[in-house]
Amino acid sequence: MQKSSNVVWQEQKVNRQDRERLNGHGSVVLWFTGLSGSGKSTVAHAVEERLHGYRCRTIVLDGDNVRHGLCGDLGFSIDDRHENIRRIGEMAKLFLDAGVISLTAFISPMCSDRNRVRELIPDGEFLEIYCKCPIEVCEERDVKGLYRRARVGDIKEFTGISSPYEEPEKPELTIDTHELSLEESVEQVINLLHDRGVLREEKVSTAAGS
Ligand SMILES: Nc1ncnc2c1ncn2[C@@H]1O[C@H](COP(=O)(O)OS(=O)(=O)O)[C@@H](OP(=O)(O)O)[C@H]1O
Ligand SMILES: Nc1ncnc2c1ncn2[C@@H]1O[C@H](COP(=O)(O)OP(=O)(O)O)[C@@H](O)[C@H]1O
Repeated sequence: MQKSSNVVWQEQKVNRQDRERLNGHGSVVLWFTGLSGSGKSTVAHAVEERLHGYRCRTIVLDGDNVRHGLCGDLGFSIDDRHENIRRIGEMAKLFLDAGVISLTAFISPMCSDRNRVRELIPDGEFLEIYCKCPIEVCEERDVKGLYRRARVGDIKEFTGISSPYEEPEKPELTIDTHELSLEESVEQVINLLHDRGVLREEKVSTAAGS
């Protein structure tokens, strides 16, 4: 994997702690996973909006968008998905160092790929959030019409139909998007951030009062 030689790690003058102090909040990776149509993007963007209201520095990395640029050379074979998630993991790590709360919305169907990202990130700072939703419901939602196209064979290797999805074994949070409203789903994520000490009480009360 490491092809470049003669490279030496450059130490930083400003480190992650300095950046977090400036931001007034800790950084963390919120890793949303789930079937297409399970609600990853909807919840991630709604959480980002809430966090923005709390004056937090955030970024949403979304599968569809990243595949227009950084990962535009990748398809949907298991190998390409593996490389996709590896790149996103490295990117999430950079944002963590930048003191930013990153929210990633990728199907990331394989446990091994998600666990590899978890291992890249310091303990407790990779929070896996499973958007749980029966495939029948995702298919009924068919937000982009892709399930219909996959059923007629127009799209190959479609997650849940002709390509596997492995449920997380021990996610930090499971959001049942079939049972919960969007607001309830967002609340669960915000509570998780409080529980993990990423959001401090005074930050929230300031934001609520402003
Ligand atoms: N074959 C196939 N399988 C699954 N999804 C497909 C496929 N082809 C295109 N799309 C669209 O690409 C989005 C998933 O990209 P990801 O980068 O999240 O996939 S992965 O994590 O590498 O598995 C996914 O976005 P979401 O619906 O938001 O999940 C789809 O819109
Ligand atoms: N609790 C919920 N959380 C998220 N999305 C929900 C919820 N309930 C219904 N939905 C709907 O489900 C769809 C999810 O689509 P999307 O966010 O694009 O999924 P994904 O990013 O996983 O492909 C949206 O149309 C959204 O309005």
